[in-house]
Amino acid sequence: MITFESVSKLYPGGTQAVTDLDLQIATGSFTVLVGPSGCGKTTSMRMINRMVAPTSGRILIDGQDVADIRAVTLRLGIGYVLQNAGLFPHRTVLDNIATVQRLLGLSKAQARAKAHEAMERVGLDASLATRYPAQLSGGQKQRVGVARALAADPPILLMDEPFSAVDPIVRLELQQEVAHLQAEIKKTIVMVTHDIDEALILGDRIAVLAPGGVLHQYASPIDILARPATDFVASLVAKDRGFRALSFETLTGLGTTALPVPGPEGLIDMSALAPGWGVRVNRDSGTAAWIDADGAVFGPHPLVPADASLRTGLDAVLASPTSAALLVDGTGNIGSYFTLADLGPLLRPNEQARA
Ligand SMILES: Nc1ncnc2c1ncn2[C@@H]1O[C@H](COP(=O)(O)OP(=O)(O)OP(=O)(O)O)[C@@H](O)[C@H]1O
Repeated sequence: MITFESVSKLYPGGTQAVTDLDLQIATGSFTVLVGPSGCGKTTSMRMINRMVAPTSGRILIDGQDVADIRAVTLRLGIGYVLQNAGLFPHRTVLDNIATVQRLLGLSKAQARAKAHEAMERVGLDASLATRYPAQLSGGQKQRVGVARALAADPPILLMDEPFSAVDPIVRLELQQEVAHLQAEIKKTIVMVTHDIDEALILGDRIAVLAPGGVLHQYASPIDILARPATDFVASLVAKDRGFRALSFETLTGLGTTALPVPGPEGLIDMSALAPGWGVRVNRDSGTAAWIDADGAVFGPHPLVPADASLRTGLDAVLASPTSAALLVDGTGNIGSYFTLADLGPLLRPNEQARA
């Protein structure tokens, strides 16, 4: 548990960066500090590993005041991923990743062996081990940064805008990888971002900070979306709020229709849904192709798992030429479909929440 107790930071120039911050970050959780530029996110995070000292208040890790822990000892137990990866340009990828273990006293060979493991964990190809940072893409550099922070297996990981320097597609990939990684390794992660979408995707808990480092809300993504505590939080999440909330709702309670038995060559007659239309399932690729009365093929369209989000379900029917999508249940059985109309009852509670 990381605890902020009435923490404030007044910089010498007179900037009040953080004001009376109280925060309890549970062990193993993914907490995101979010807010506009200059609202004290980085300052708050850096007080955890003593890169910045509070003006007043305390930060405790498992009950121990960080001010009482030697800075070097403290930082060896806290991984830190920087915005631009912060790699040493003159060291190879492998040696960059091995840095912390070397500091911990491991031999070069032991440290490199650990570094190889960390590379594998973050999806970095072993062939990149001997490259230098300048020979990597932005996404690869960030992966090296994450691998380096994880290599020493620290219980806490701090990430400062780790994905901001990469393009949107790589960013999405990295976000998904970090989410998977966290599900596996269950570190206590504290991440800073100014991107509310990123915060909502990754965070178990989100701390929304306003200028002056004032905490406006500390809650789960769905609470932030559904019940913003202040106008400031509401304005931060306002755009597309109802649509975003769909990512957190499931298809539970969805009304479906049984699929007719497939005919010759696996063609399913869907004329009860749309006159003249049929659909064919490709189990290997998990997709379906729609076929109109003239034999024109539309697709492939993804099959929708029964435990998918409402947003996934909505995306699927909106992309379908018949406004219907096929459902796969937990046992892999593809026996039913649903339409935009079926989603209506699930969508309307959201409409009310938004009003
Ligand atoms: N070393 C420093 N000396 C003086 N003022 C500082 C220092 N570091 C940060 N500040 C100021 O403190 C405030 C909070 O900065 P901080 O970097 O914590 O915000 P942030 O929310 O992380 O911003 P950004 O998203 O732009 O990185 C800003 O007004 C900043 O200019």
